[in-house]
Amino acid sequence: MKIKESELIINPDGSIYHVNLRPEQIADTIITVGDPARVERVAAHFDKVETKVQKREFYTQTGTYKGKRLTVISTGIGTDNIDIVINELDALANIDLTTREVKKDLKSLNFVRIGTSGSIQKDIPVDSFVVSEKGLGFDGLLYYYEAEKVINQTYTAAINKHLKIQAGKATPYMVDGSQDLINLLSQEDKVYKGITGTNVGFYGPQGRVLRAKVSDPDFIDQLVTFNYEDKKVTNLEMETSAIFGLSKLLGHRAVAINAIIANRANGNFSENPKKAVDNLIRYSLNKLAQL
Ligand SMILES: O=P(O)(O)O[C@H]1O[C@H](CO)[C@@H](O)[C@H]1O
Ligand SMILES: O=c1cc[nH]c(=O)[nH]1
Repeated sequence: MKIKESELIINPDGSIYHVNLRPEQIADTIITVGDPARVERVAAHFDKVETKVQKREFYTQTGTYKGKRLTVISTGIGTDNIDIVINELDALANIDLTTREVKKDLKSLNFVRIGTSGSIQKDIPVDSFVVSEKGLGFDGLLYYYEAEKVINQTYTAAINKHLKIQAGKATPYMVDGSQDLINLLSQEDKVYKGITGTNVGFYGPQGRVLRAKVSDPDFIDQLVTFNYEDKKVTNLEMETSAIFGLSKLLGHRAVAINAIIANRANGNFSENPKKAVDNLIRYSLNKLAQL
């Protein structure tokens, strides 16, 4: 069935609407970062770069690292941007943009988020790395899709039993990351693993109070004490749950690895977040070269 022009929007140069890329410009393994400046810092390690495209907050470079073809794209902040990036990259891989029809043979991409995050557990210090085994979404994005099957219903029930979510807020959901990618990125002892909370904001939604008071001052404490099958909520950021959810829904694999730049339990912030992120980039690229 032909997808209408209003739904699948193609630019005059044959690229897809927001990310401005053509199908041949993306690799099968795609690194997502929030900050467009981080794209340069990832691609600086590439052996060669074949594509550089920017539109809005979506900056992409495709090249090779140790011979492995990789794409790195910035998503900007938040799960609303993830909806755009994952859907458009999936369309580049799995929809024929000329006939506007879904291809018969579908491709499975690897999505790897290399991000920054705040730890909520005392024993996960700043400058460490956390691999997300599950994304805990406070964003509600996934409820706009037929996503019951990709949601981890057992963990979702457990977290909703544990938290006291007020009426009017989206029901939290959990989605698993891809086990083979989790294993690849967490081979070393220095890497922590856990459940990553994805919040709809940096301040109130993550329990930060500057001047505006929050509606549930107890929220972070509730998250800290969640423990199910020995798994805890380790860290908070703003994209992982949607990346995991949409990837799973569309048949892709996904993982997230974050540099911890803030420790909310101890109240401290990394003295050198740039160095922490650069270490994370180097570590992650070397693991991805093995894929
Ligand atoms: O550093 P990035 O990848 O943007 O990730 C984190 O930083 C931003 C907030 O400062 C949010 O996007 C959050 O997820
Ligand atoms: O605490 C933090 C740090 C980085 N990014 C977030 O979303 N939260």
